[in-house]
Amino acid sequence: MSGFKHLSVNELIHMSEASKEVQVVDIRDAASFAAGHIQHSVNLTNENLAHYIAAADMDKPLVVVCYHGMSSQSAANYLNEQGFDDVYSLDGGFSAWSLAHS
Ligand SMILES: O=S(=O)([O-])[S-]
Repeated sequence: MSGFKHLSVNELIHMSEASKEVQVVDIRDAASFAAGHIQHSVNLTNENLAHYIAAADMDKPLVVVCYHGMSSQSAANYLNEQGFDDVYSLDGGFSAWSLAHS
């Protein structure tokens, strides 16, 4: 069984409005993240991954964002295996989020 759920951009917007508890991690490269990212998201890298996991609240929803929604799925699965109970992969990734906000 897959350890994550799919989330649309609209669902993320509603989820964020409904609760301040949503955590968003962005697994794109640092330059892309610096050029633009979802408000309050954290750029998750190999360097800060262990620290992020150790410090995170694993009971809160966690949304994983990549470029187009492909690699976020394996990252979401991995983060679920690490103990996050409520993990989502953002369908369409940051490009879909940008389109919705352009
Ligand atoms: O980031 S991506 O795997 O969707 S191209």
